[in-house]
Amino acid sequence: MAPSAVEVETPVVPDISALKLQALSGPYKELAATKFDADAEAGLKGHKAAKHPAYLPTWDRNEKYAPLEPFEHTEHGKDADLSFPNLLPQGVASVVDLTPTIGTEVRGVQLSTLSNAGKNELARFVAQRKVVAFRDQDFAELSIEKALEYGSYFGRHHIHPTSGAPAGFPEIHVVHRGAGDDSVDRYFANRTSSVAWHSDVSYEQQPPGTTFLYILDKPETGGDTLFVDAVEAYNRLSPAFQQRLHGLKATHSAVEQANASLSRGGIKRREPVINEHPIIRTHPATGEKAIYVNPQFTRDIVGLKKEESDAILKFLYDHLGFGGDFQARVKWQEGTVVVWDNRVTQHSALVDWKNGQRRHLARITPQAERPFETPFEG
Ligand SMILES: O=C(O)CCC(=O)C(=O)O
Ligand SMILES: [Fe+2]
Repeated sequence: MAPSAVEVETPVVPDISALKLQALSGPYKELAATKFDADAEAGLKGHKAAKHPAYLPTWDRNEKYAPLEPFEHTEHGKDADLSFPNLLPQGVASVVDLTPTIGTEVRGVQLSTLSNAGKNELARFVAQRKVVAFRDQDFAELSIEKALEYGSYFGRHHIHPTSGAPAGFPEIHVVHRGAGDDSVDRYFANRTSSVAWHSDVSYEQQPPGTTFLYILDKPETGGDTLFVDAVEAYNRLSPAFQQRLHGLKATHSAVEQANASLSRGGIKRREPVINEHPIIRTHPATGEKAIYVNPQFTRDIVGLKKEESDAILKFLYDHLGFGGDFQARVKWQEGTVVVWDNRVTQHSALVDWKNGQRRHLARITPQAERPFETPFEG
């Protein structure tokens, strides 16, 4: 199916004020200079300095990586104590569910101090609750090296093919927009909405699992992140339709994201890949089944004719996107770390804050197993 918005996984335009122009050359440099100089100018003049300058995004055109190799993923969520004594100690942790099936807010525990037993519980708790917002964390104050060391427990770090990264740390995916410029208004010049549901980099052979996103600087209000529970979305389908989806695979493509990046003067760190994944995947720790197609990266259902594939994918995207009764909305606060399980959720940023305010986040994206399915159970 033609993607609903092909350009990027996260609606982020390279911010040339932070981009290292000297790293660019030839027509690329000219494009960057002509296309983005006005933004750079505004960014420099119009806004307070970044709170976390070490995390400002850079795009190094010379950085190139070989195709990703398969690796053996260890699912730590399988080893967790299901009463979560290390992650959520009684009388210490405050745990509030945002909705019945998806989303929990936790206070009173510091993620950075968790033992390995606590990290196993974190992987499992997040798989069960789909997305968890941990408040008052010190994550953004750790060195980038420490944050990456922490994240590496959960899987091999993914290096994004196109997104901005802090200089020297391609494993960090940076979300940064709106520092004193008009990029929020500009975003809506040719769009009616910023909602762009996706599961991160689902085109990889081993897409991410337990994923961390932490706030560095936030607008006064707005810029919340939406999440949808792809397990509950599966459970809501009739047994007959569930059964029809089992056994089907869909293609997921990185090609459009890479092309869109190049066309706006961005980078391509790796050659884009296309992979096939089951439409219904099983979570390795919980055994839950989830719908695993998304409008950003899924292209077609293998073995079906185009109209058939388009109709089923459109139904599934609408089902996920309009399912307000299995979605959660996370409001960022200073110190919030949001952890989600990318295998059983989709999410969307919202670009709805007041023009000119900075929104700055960092993502740590450990890859997980190759998606697999288990038989329909009725
Ligand atoms: O900016 C956000 O709220 C989410 C961005 C996003 O899609 C991501 O970091 O994976
Ligand atoms: Fe994302």
